[in-house]
Amino acid sequence: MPSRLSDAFKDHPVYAHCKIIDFGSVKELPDSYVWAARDDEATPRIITGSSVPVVDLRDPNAVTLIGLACKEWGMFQITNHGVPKDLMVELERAGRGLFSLPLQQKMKAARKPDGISGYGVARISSFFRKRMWSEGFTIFGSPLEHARQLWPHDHTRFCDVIGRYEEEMKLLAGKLMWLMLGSLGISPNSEGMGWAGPNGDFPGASHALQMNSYPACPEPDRAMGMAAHTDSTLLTILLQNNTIGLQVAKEGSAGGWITVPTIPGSLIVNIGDLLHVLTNGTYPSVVHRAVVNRVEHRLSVAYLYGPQSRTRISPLPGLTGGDRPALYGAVTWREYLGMKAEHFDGALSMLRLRRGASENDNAGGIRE
Ligand SMILES: O=C(O)CCC(=O)C(=O)O
Ligand SMILES: [Fe+2]
Repeated sequence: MPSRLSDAFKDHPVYAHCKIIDFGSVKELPDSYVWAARDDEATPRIITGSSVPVVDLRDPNAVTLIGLACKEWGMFQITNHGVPKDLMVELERAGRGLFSLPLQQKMKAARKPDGISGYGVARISSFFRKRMWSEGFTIFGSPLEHARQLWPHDHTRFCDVIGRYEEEMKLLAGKLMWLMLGSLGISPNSEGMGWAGPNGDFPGASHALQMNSYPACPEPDRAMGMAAHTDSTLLTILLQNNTIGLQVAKEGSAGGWITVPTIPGSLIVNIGDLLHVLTNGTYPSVVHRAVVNRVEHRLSVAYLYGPQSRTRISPLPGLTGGDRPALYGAVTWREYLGMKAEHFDGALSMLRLRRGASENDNAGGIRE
């Protein structure tokens, strides 16, 4: 695992004001966790009756369905994806075991302020005045060192599950890349896809695993699990336990937040900013957030997939030209993570070659 990806965070530490509390001991929502209005002005409503598409990967029309979902939603759920059910259950159990440790124990594996791996608040926390009702554990490279600190006598099972899950995810992510790109007529032989390697299996692709825990919350309607953001990835594959919480922003006249339902055994796929750039905006990276509830402890595990650290991502020649010039400049994942860590949701518009109206230019501000 090239360590340079983590260098992107060295200049942008997550500050001490983002310390984690012992959620189990809190009976009333502290002021610092109260979001004045959980909904922001741009997409204030919760919409029902429409939801992110579900695609059965064994469906002969999967490529077409995925293409439509990517264009319209930037997100879809998949079934029959080939990841063993048992492994998903084991991963959830491993996450539950980790987050149920006492806070002092979890803090032994705390992420350093300028680090990438370990236990701590969501990285985006430093862009918001209010705190989020969540805790996370990020795995980049081997989890061994942190796992030893968490479970001095019994860390092998955790590391084994993580290793097996990452193997499955790597295969699935490569397959999804070609299903998504295939729908746009892009194949391993297409110009600009040399970085996918001679076998099209994306050798050296980088990834991280982000485990998120959202404890039951005394006042869920005034709290926020994870604030609205887009992922900095090519794509993200999310496993959620049987508790809803993920919401996706839908634009247009029927705009608002849509809750993504739970389907046992399914996985959620969302477009990240780098795939947005690669497809010249044809597949938009999707704004999403996570809300919390009063009764259930929600867990999610995001597999964050990106290119090799040296690969420069830019709009594919096959998707540009004529009346659709390249809209974005070239960027490596490491460079983009640095831009995102500094400018948050202004990062994508900073990459834009011709500033249009579709991205907001509100770079780097502090939010509610
Ligand atoms: O927990 C969720 O549903 C969302 C997590 C997420 O968006 C992330 O880890 O980037
Ligand atoms: Fe996300």
